[in-house]
Amino acid sequence: MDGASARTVTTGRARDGGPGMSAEYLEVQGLTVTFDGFTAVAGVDLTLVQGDLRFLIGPNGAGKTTVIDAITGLVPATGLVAKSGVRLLGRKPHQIARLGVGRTFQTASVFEQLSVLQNLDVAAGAGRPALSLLRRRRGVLPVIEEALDTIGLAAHLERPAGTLSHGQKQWLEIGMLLVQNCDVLLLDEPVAGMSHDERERTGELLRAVGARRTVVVVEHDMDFMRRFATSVTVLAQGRVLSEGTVAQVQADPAVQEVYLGTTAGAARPPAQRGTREVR
Ligand SMILES: Nc1ncnc2c1ncn2[C@@H]1O[C@H](COP(=O)(O)OP(=O)(O)OP(=O)(O)O)[C@@H](O)[C@H]1O
Repeated sequence: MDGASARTVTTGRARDGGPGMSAEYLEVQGLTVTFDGFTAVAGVDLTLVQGDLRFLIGPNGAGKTTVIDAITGLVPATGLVAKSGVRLLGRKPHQIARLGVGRTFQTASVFEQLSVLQNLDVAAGAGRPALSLLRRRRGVLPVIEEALDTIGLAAHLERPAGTLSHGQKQWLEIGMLLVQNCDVLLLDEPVAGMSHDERERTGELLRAVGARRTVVVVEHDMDFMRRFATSVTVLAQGRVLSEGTVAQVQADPAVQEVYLGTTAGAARPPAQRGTREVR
């Protein structure tokens, strides 16, 4: 698939294995999540193709994290989620991970006492029997070497993960998804709390990782979104409010209204947590 078509936001229904459709894609149709009668995600549709660096934005409580939780099997959901035609809903989180759909959390969840290399080794062995994990591998697996280069931590492989900077921990987590052969990566606020330099490096990393995979980034940082998104989905109150390129969603009055409360003639509401401008 060329870069231009990879950047296209496909909102129609993909047919499994249909002509022109990438082998690696995630199709979400009518995704709905209810907590004790409260509908947090209400019929969300998403089509994600290989090479897409899709940002999922929206005010606090819009349902962004819950969409990721539902796709990765952490919360029960209805609707359809399929990766390359394989249905995911109803499967356990580890089964979904083995199908190549991985995620990170807002707080990095690396093993702090283990070295960078050990963290990657454990992740690479996620499908191996427990006993074989106890045996020390001879040498560094090629897949780990490649991941170390990609995430820029090759010089730190013996360092305990707990001593890494916040940004480096996030990169290690992304590396752990790479060595698990995830080709759909769902990242929850990966640059929160990072320095400007770390954000830039993370954006470049996501570009490199996303070139041959599908990456979804839940993010509040609008500068970061503008700089690196190839496409954007805006959620509000559990629904897709807008979708398109950065320019398209920025120009969408519905998006402006959600972020700014700018209905014609209406006073701007008091600042709310997470209602940041999309400009
Ligand atoms: N386990 C849960 N039980 C009950 N309600 C929940 C649960 N998880 C999320 N919610 C509610 O679902 C809604 C969507 O939450 P979610 O965390 O997905 O939003 P979000 O868009 O990711 O917000 P933020 O940007 O603040 O992280 C919120 O109203 C939240 O309070």
